[in-house]
Amino acid sequence: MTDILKVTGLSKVYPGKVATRALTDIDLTIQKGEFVGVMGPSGSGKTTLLNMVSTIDTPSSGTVLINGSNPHALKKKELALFRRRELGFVFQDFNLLDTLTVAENIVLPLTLDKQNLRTMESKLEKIADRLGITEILNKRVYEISGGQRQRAAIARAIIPEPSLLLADEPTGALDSNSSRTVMQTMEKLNETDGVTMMLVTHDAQAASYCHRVVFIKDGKLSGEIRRGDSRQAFFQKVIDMLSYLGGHTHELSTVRV
Ligand SMILES: Nc1ncnc2c1ncn2[C@@H]1O[C@H](COP(=O)(O)OP(=O)(O)OP(=O)(O)O)[C@@H](O)[C@H]1O
Repeated sequence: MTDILKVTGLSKVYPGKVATRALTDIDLTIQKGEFVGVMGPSGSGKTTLLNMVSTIDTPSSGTVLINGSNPHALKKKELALFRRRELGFVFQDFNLLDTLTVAENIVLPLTLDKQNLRTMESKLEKIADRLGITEILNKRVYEISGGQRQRAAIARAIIPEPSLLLADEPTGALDSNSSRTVMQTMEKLNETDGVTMMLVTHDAQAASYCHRVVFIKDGKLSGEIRRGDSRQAFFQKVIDMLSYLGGHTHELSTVRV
């Protein structure tokens, strides 16, 4: 088994008048082909962990290895290239360029990498088919729905074939039907193409598509649950774990499977 992500003894203290200890001694390994969710109450340290893994911010101690390399040891220029090659990002608010077409948005990372037109077109065709967005490739972003935008954003994130796809609340801005479509798409990408994924979410329904979910509370790992055959049963386990850990009820997704 190849470790795509290996986080060891990771801690983060935000300095300030009163220093905030946001993460304490986190160990987390994600293997190739895994789909892992990260959940926890508000302020528990999820975003901090994601920021350390995505190299947006640096750890106070501990290490992050992505595909065997420590991105935090790289120089600025190497780091930019490393992020482009190894990591894909999906955000709550899509981060697409409104004035471009869906196709133009998706191939943007390849354009930056100066790939030739034929390669770009064949990759685009394959990925659009996977994500069910072939029909809307020539539309502009403002002409399509939220769910379609998020699928376009996922396509853009995975077209360079990153080692790890990092998704930060990808269903946060979507209604329940679009959320379901987006999560089914992610599940299919994981199963069919073996895309390795880490999903940070408050949404128990979204988390129920993962193979396993790790929980953070007060900056520490406080448990992990694995999905069996039934997603419905896993959804319930996720809800139970969240209520056990505490937090505000509005953070729990009470709806639908
Ligand atoms: N830049 C920062 N400077 C100082 N403290 C911070 C900073 N970012 C986060 N924190 C603190 O670190 C802790 C963890 O925050 P973090 O944003 O990682 O939590 P979270 O689990 O992502 O929360 P949410 O679910 O609300 O997004 C909190 O106490 C927060 O106030």
